[in-house]
Amino acid sequence: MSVKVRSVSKHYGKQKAVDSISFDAAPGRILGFLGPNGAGKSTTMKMLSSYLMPDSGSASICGYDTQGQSLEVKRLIGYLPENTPLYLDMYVKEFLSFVANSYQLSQTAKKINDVIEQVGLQSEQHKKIGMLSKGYKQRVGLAQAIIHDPKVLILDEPTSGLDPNQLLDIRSLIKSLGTDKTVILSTHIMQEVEAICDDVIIINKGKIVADTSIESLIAQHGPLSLEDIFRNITV
Ligand SMILES: Nc1ncnc2c1ncn2[C@@H]1O[C@H](COP(=O)(O)OP(=O)(O)OP(=O)(O)O)[C@@H](O)[C@H]1O
Repeated sequence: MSVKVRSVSKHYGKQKAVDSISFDAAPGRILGFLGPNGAGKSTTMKMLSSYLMPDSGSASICGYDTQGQSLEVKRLIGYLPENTPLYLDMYVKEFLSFVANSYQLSQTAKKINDVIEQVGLQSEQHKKIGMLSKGYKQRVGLAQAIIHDPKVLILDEPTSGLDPNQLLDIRSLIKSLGTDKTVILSTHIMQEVEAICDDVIIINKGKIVADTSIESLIAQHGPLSLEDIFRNITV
């Protein structure tokens, strides 16, 4: 298992955001992280990425502890936050070069060109990030998440804001990345879960209420659609 989470909890003041959750994620599988608004998905993803420390419990990425070994963790993961903090005044290539240098990558020019092609940014590559549409900004966010070829990808609503064509492109990119990496993605789109995820975790009010493969979730709930299963589990 490349991602191990054990009894992790997080409060913001009196607000309990994540309540003693435990789960694993394995390489070569795409894990869909679902839950209603405010369920604790982004908070969990921030903790997995070492951007936020749990109040209690532990999480590790490829054996490295997210609290004690955050530098190693940040090298091993690619993280696309919900609202990607991009430098709007930078040009696309300038920003990707900045990210590549922060990882001390070699052959940066080739890696930047490769990642621009992978996420479909060729037509926008000479623009300033601030001038890009929402969908293309999202692609820049994805590019910075994968440029260092991380073993684990944590994607917080990676397809939000994409038009239907872009959505299909990015889903197939995520699917192909998921063949050898561990991918954890959050989404509110059930079609997306059925299209690309192998496993699913449903979180509600900070607690895990389902942790299984897509096939067994559907098999357990008979003829219900994923939307109906989600509604039944999270009311
Ligand atoms: N920085 C913060 N300060 C205070 N409370 C916060 C903060 N961030 C999140 N919360 C609260 O923690 C809970 C979980 O939030 P979180 O963003 O993790 O949910 P989510 O499942 O990602 O929701 P969404 O689907 O709307 O993105 C919510 O009640 C939210 O209001």
